[in-house]
Amino acid sequence: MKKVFYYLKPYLPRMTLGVSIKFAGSLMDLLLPWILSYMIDEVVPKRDVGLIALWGAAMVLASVVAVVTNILANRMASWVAQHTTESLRHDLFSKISYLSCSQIDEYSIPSLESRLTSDTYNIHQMIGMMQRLGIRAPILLLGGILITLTLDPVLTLVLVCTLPFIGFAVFTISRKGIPLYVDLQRGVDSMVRTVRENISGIRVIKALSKTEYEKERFAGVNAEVVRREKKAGMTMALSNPLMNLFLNGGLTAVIIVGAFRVNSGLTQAGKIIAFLSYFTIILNAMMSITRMFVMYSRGSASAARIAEVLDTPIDLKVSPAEQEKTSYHVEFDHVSFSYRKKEYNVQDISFRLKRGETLGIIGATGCGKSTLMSLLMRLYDADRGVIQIAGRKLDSIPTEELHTKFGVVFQNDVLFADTIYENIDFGRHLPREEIEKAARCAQAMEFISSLPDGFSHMLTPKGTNLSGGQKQRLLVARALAGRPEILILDDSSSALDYKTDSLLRQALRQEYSGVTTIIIAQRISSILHADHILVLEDGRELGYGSHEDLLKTCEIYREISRSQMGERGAGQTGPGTPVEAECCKEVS
Ligand SMILES: Nc1ncnc2c1ncn2[C@@H]1O[C@H](COP(=O)(O)OP(=O)(O)OP(=O)(O)O)[C@@H](O)[C@H]1O
Repeated sequence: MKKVFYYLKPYLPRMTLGVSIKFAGSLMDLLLPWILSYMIDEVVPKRDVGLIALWGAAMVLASVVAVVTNILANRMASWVAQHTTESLRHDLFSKISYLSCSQIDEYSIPSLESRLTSDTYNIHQMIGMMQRLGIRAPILLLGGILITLTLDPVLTLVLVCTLPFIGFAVFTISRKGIPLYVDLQRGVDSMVRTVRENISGIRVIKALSKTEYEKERFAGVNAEVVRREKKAGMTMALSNPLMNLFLNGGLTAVIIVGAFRVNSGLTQAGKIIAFLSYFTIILNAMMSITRMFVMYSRGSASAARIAEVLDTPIDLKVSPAEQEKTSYHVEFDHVSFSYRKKEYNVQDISFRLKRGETLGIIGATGCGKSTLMSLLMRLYDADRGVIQIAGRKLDSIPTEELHTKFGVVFQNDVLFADTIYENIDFGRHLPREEIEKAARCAQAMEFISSLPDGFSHMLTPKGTNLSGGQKQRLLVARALAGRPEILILDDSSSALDYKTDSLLRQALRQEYSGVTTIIIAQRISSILHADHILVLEDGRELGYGSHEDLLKTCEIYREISRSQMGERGAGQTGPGTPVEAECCKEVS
């Protein structure tokens, strides 16, 4: 909660003003039954029309003031709640964007999402409610009891006797109900996750005729949410009827005892009527206080979840170090890394690339190719070994500087619902010539020019109105447009035909010759001409060298080569199949 108070601080003056207005409004609400009782018992018997009109006007005035101040205070409360939550959400979002990948893995993306959405929403509700009821409810409760005491202490005793029953009922129900609501929230999270998976995977679900299976899966989580909702609802549904029972019981007791007291001349009818109003006010105040407790416990649980993220220390620290003199641009020196700090996912990897050289990485699925690139971009810190860029250890390069060095196309990278131009520019305000050059080199120009609105063509979210190959070309263009020092293409030519793939590599060599390039590929033809090729298996280096070297020294590489390019591919540099022969001609 400390964190929430910190974010409330700038709005304290407005909050204080709002709460003071609320205070005045609540006093007016308390005053009304008292004026009514005074009128009935003291003013009406005098039969003075002028006096009756005067007190009537006072009642109208008090009602108007109560309504206006309440509206005003509620609006101020919601303004404060909105702005506090806005800055909290803003800071939480920027903190999440600075978390390292291992910290994100630890929290999990759905959990971070719900902290950013439902948890901040709970804080919003809590701050709003605390301002609306935090002062009003106690004033109505205590003020109501005090006024009734001055009106008739015996009747107040009847009223006060019912309060512990009400308090006990509300407390017990809430104590049972709150955990059920927390449980319900978890169920909703899981339902949202299923819906998200479903919507984003709608094409594959349709293509594989999995619609019925997914419908059943959704029905399962949906039914679970309904079950939890029912359980929570059934428990909380006891609350209002029980309240009414106690309220009506209390009112009956007040009327019976009051009738006896009026008959014996110990009290007056107006006071009984006022009592009935105060009784309802006090009871409502009790219920509001309970609701506040429920909201407070939800809000404080959410505040703790948000504070946990906000207080997470930055784990990828920058420690300045001397730059080593070296002729290499990218160096991996005996690098090992494990995601879960158990078994290594990559082990003892070493290679060196000069500026402008190309490294191809090949290996089976899950052998650690992308992991090596994550380490190079310092998305994770290596557990052992050293990675250097131009003689500087990665942890000595400030993150903002480090990330400007890379142009990268990840697997399943995304395009946004914006124009083609903006998708390539990516908010970097690059010169138009750079964007066009990158699009040309990425072999995207042909299809862009065939569109009626060219670069201004709007993409749908995730670029679903483009083909797989067109998307990959735009992603490569985006990676190139920033003129990176190091270009990483992680399986980014899988949707390109052989010819386009070879034209892309040719253009890269001609137009971006100084860029050190790392190509992760499943196709030998994509890395055939790389200066170095790293063959990986289970996170370990199986071979390293040029295509020709590896054909001689690495059995696995020879096998992959033979299976993809035929006998000729395994025995010589030239391609095996006619298509590959064609593409190799172009790139040679
Ligand atoms: N965030 C992560 N948390 C835990 N384990 C991970 C994570 N990312 C990858 N792994 C594991 O690390 C290993 C290497 O994964 P990596 O993505 O580097 O493989 P890859 O060679 O790029 O595979 P592919 O060719 O399928 O893309 C795999 O066993 C994978 O399950």
